Amino acid sequence: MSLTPERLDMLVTAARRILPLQAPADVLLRQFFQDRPQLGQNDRRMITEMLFGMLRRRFFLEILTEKGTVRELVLAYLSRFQGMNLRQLQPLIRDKESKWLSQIKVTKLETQSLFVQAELPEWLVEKLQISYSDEEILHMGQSFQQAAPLDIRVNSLLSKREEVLTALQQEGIAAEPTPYSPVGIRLKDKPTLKRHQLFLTGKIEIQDEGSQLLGFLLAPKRGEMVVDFCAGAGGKTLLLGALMHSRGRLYAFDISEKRLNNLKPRLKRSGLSNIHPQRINHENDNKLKRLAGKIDRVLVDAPCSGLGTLRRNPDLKWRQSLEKIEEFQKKQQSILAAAAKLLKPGGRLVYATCSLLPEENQQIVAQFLTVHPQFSILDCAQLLAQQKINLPNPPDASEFLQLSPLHHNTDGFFAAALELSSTINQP
Ligand SMILES: C[S@@+](CC[C@H](N)C(=O)[O-])C[C@H]1O[C@@H](n2cnc3c(N)ncnc32)[C@H](O)[C@@H]1O
Repeated sequence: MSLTPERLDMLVTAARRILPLQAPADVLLRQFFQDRPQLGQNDRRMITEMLFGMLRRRFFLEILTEKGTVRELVLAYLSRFQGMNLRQLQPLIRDKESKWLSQIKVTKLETQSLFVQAELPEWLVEKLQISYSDEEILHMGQSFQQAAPLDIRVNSLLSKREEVLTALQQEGIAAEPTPYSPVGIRLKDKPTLKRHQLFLTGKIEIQDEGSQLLGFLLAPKRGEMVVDFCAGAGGKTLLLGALMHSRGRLYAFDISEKRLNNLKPRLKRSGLSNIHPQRINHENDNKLKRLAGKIDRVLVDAPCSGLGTLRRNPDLKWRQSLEKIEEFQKKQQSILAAAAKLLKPGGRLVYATCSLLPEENQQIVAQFLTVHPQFSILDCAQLLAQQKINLPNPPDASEFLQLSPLHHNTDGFFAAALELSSTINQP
């Protein structure tokens, strides 16, 4: 799309509103568009892509502009990351800006410090350095600078992947099966799907392939009693319900009324009748007591820093902090312990986050196991192989599932599968 002076002005206005990050970037952007109903689809898409692109490269942009004005950040982004040369930018900019832009061309990214090259905050790089080499951190950071693909999940209760692929291809929407999830489809572009027939009839849902794999790790069977402890708006609940062929009982718990309300229209479209959403006040809510020791499989998709989703939510780099991560850790420990009480002997518990940090992942599991010796770790690669899902060998060959944009082109996810011994009763 060609950039006119009006479009550039609109982009700078949007950047002024969003970049201070007084709220999550997607919320601010939604408000920005609500205030400007005259903006067409193309302009909205251009503004969204550019602003998220700027957030993905912001540390380097701030070096280039010496923490300059928002307009300078935008111009530096267009010049360095959108491949616009001076000749293309000339009609849009002032003489002074043209001189400055030709100077910033020479600043090299490769000579910057690791946090700038990786585009990760310094505190996060320091944390990651405990577990990863600088080279690994750089590659990880670079993979988070790419935009995420648009993945959808086929609702196996209502359709088949082949049928959906054919329907999409007939409409000229380029799509291919996802490499790992048997019900996933990856779209080449980013068409608006919310008004598409396949979406309205519940045959597809938007869901990252990594998130789909967590459902296959839990692998609930038809007729079982299952709990999605932190169900949110039900991204994973709906997949679990479909894997259960809508048979048995699937409780979707969450403390957020708003998120559970967002599950309702999705549930209606899905054709599932075995899902029971219920708001709880906290993880030790009395409502949960009646289910203690009765559940076959529990998913804990724990609240976390979300740093594995930096491709989609690059603003998290400025919204997360060490203090917040400590708070998440306490919550994660407490939720995992509470969720474990629901399992029956022999039952499976999957603990998952979309975080990169061992503090929210391996360390939570290790702490849990010291207090709950009646649980043992299952090998995630083997569990997935039983579902005919074969992932490339993880770099550290652990029994956990660790997905990343770098190795799997999914969001970053961690999961541990735990089994309650079938011979010991819960204390
Ligand atoms: C990572 S999100 C879940 C996303 C959801 N599973 C999905 O696939 O769309 C974590 C969820 O945990 C919920 N949560 C936070 N504290 C909780 C608690 N004590 N008990 C249950 N859910 C909680 C949050 O409201 C949030 O919806």
